[in-house]
Amino acid sequence: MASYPWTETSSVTTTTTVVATPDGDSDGACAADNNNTPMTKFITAKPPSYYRKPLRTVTQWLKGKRRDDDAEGLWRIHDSLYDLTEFIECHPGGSEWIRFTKGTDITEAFEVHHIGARPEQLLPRYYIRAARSPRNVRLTFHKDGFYKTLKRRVAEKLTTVNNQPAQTSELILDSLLCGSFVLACLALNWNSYLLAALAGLLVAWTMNCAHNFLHRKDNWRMMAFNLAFFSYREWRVSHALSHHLYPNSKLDLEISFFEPFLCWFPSAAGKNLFQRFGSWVYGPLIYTTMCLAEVGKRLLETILTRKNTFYADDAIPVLLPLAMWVSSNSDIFDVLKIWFVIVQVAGLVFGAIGLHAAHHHPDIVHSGDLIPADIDFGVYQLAAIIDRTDLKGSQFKVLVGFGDHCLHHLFPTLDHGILPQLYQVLFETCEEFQLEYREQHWLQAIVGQHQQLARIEPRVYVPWKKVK
Ligand code: HEM
Repeated sequence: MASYPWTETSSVTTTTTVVATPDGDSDGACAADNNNTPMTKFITAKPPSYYRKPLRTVTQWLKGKRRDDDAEGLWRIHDSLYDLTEFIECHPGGSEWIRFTKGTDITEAFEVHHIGARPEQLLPRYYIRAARSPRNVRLTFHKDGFYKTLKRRVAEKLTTVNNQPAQTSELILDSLLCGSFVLACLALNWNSYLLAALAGLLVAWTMNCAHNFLHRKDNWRMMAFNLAFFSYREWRVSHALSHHLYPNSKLDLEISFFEPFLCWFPSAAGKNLFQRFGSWVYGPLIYTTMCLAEVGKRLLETILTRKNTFYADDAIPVLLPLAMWVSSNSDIFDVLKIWFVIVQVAGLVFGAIGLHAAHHHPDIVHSGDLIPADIDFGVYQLAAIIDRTDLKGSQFKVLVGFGDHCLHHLFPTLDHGILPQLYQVLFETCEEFQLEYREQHWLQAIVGQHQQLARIEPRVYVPWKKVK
């Protein structure tokens, strides 16, 4: 069995450890468990700077990360600093990934977005010097740790996998995209709110499916994500770099965007009774406003900062009403009315699917819960995710429902169609490291998400399997 710092630990006295936690300390480090494993409440040494801002945007997040990571205006990977300025335009994954992250620690981003050896071989060309301070993020990538071991095995497995399902993913996205336009036009021509709602459903599925493509090198299909006012460019930061790399932590914009309306962190100070239980009722209203809130927030940011956050591809949402208008004799008011319904339903479906996909349940780690201080990146992902059993086995369901979530977090650049072929490697590696891979049904996910909204008691997460 591979050596792993915690595999020999069989249990942790949960309540005692939590009570012993010094609340309000800057880094959340606290008493060790009864086996002297140092535990922590947070995956970062410093509380994220951006968190103090009322308007939490991707610009603020990157600004805060620049300040907290202390990468001296360069790019940090592990304990080294690199100057990637000349590499920005040559990066095979697209220039924006590198441009956006200047001045930050890109260790997690670098590790998860590359499975082969080539990127690591290129690094020495851009090396400047060793970093002066320790990393702010505590997640580790030990050579023989869980994530690096799994990644080596996945790289090997990828040489023999069947790539045909990746083409099926493209076909599914293309069909959903066409279907959205056809249904939207029919809804207008027949003045049918039912068809408009169905078009909204297809728009949400199209966006979910387009998410499969935004994690990769630049490609046109990722732009389908912009169909209802979302932005693939913003999501590459808020989702790919923030949520994916630091799920359920204070660095996860997909949590902080929703505060103070929906609060998943287990903290009595962070939410009152109304937020804990009222959110069960008003939560769906929040999802419904998601699309328009997204564009509203960016407009507000542009006005307040006087810095434009819009690009040409932000005009993509207009294509849908334009097609509806061109295909009918309706006046513009009727077009806008049906379009509004489509966008609202798309927001509702997108939110309902996304927020129940895999991350919110009392058994899932959220910032404030106790985790081992020296936690491997992959182990942390297992802690922050419970996969959905009901989405397994259907490529369509996986694509529209954010299925196979754990493997997707571990290897986001791989097509969702390929992921099922990697389960054997994942299970074997989990077994070897005595780690628990968890699954639940949709009903447990829905109930669990609401329980998590109400939860205020921190818990202790033990990543290894219980030893009987
Ligand atoms: C913020 C950090 C980075 C991110 C988010 C990132 C993201 C990506 C993405 C999304 C791809 C395309 C993967 C695909 O479609 O399969 C890619 C490919 C690639 N990246 Fe990066 N990248 C980062 C930094 C770097 C750095 C620092 C290097 C090397 C100096 C590098 C070298 C490469 C190479 C060589 C490829 C081609 C595919 C491969 O050989 O693995 N990247 N990257």
